Amino acid sequence: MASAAGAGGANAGLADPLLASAKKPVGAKGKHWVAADKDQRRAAKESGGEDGRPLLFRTYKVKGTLLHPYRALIFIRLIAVLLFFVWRIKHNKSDVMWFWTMSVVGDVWFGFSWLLNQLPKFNPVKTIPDMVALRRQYDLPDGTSTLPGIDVFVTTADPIDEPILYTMNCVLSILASDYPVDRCACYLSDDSGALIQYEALVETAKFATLWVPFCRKHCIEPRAPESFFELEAPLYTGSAPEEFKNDHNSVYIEYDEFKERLDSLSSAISKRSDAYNSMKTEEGDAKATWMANGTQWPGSWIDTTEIHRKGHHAGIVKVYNLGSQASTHNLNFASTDVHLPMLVYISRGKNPSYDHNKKAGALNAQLRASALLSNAQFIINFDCDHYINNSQALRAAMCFMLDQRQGDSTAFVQFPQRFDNVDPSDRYGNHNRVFFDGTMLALNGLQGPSYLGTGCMFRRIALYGIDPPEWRHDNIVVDDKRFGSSIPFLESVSKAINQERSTIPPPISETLVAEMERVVSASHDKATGWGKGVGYIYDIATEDIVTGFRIHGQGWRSMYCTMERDAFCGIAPINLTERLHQIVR
Ligand SMILES: O=c1ccn([C@@H]2O[C@H](COP(=O)(O)OP(=O)(O)O[C@H]3O[C@H](CO)[C@@H](O)[C@H](O)[C@H]3O)[C@@H](O)[C@H]2O)c(=O)[nH]1
Ligand SMILES: [Mn+2]
Repeated sequence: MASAAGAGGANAGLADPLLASAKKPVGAKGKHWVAADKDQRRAAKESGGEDGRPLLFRTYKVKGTLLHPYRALIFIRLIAVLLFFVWRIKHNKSDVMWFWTMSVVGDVWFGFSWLLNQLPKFNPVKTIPDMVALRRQYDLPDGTSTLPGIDVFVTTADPIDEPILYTMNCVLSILASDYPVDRCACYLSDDSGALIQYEALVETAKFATLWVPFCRKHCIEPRAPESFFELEAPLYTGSAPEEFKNDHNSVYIEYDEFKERLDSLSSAISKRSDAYNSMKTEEGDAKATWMANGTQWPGSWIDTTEIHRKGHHAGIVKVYNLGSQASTHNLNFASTDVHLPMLVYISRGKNPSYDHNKKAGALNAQLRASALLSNAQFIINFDCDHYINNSQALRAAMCFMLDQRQGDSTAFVQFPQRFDNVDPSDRYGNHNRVFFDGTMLALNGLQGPSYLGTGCMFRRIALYGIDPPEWRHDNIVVDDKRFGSSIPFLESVSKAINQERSTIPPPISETLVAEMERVVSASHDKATGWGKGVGYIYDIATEDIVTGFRIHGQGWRSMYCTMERDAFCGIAPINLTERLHQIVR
């Protein structure tokens, strides 16, 4: 998963992962950027902060010596394009008129899309989070924090195509993230409904009781073990260097055992199920898949039946309140926080008579289920083949959401997608540099970047289709026609709008879990606003872009967050077929 580049990045980034408070412009390419918010900062300082909240990010724009010639170039090309059109229109004496018309239509289309492409490039803006200011404002001296809650969503659709090990690495990197544990919850959506995913998550929760305190104690990066252990010489920035080597070795051994346990899950489940089936079922009964506690798994079975297969099974929700797990490991965590965030397994109900709307459907199910439990004000979602590469990333996104300038009207904060398995020549263009480091920065100078599917933090109410504060009506109707028929869910929406949420989730009762399973059932969002005005948009191959457009259309803005040590990292398609498939879609 990781590469040597990760180690280099760590050297540069660990002590001050963002270089956020550095006086100099950021990064190697920094010499082309100049601070653009000097006046705002001066004004904020003089007035003691407009509303008591500090400025939490810095803004840079491209240096005039570079930007002005570029703008002039755009202008010259515009004139050339216009002259070309004049020439075209004048030379219309072709014998084949339909051919001439076709090429004019084509030219107009290309000219128009070129113009659309140029307009945002007039003013690229880089926004860099100021982590020091965030800590000063929200972390209290007694070690607690007043940061708002975040619900982290991971989606997976198949344990074979999307290897479980990577999905679990993603989960581990979330659990080990540097964010107050009582304000963070991780939801894994499993569209395969397979018991193996659930049991892998249970194993992961157990391994996390060692992995997470280890990460905290030694301040390591990245906090996805597969990538971390690939580093040849991790740079040390913790406060117990003498214990690091030993701890590292023990955790490495435990990680190997954890991987072996994941590998053996499949045969363990088969064996167990065979044993139960021979004991508890009559001749001719369907062969069920059994959980470790001796009950039948409600999801898809190894020997599938009509109502226990990938596309047809009941909704499943399992809540793991990890809290402070007594660590049974022999590492010294005396002065390390061993608390862990809440972990939830969700497999939404499936039924062949309803469309499941792929990833968008899975995310909307997570949105509803999480509303009943943690109802965090903010959501961030990851594809299962991505992981958190910089443990400060969740905090970084918060710098934009809580900033006094446009924080309240910021609906989402998008991070660039980075990949760590791309060959040096990037033959399939996975890095997409022009897009991630050009176009998106350029849009950042307007209403903000588009939503790109993974690594994007949302404001929950923006996803619900609520207008930004300046356009919002006082009496928003929260009805079942729009949001579905769950009363607790409707109540949670009103709470979210009024920003009343307790940091303590309700007690996990059977009624609560049953209601969560109801809101993720196959039919729950049918004939409602879900997928249209509410949640992630349905009926489109690129639900991400369209969801972003809908939110922008309501007047919300978005922000683009780049970090010196990349926030998130993913695994790119590295063969032509997969890559073409992705682009064509
Ligand atoms: O029925 C489904 C189908 C997909 N997924 C998940 O959706 C994610 C993305 O799906 P994938 O098939 O891997 O698409 P990619 O082409 O790799 O994804 C890119 O394109 C998507 C559509 O534009 C975006 O949503 C992604 O974030 C972006 O990385 C993965 O985590 C899947 O597990 C589900 O949960 N349920
Ligand atoms: Mn993918």
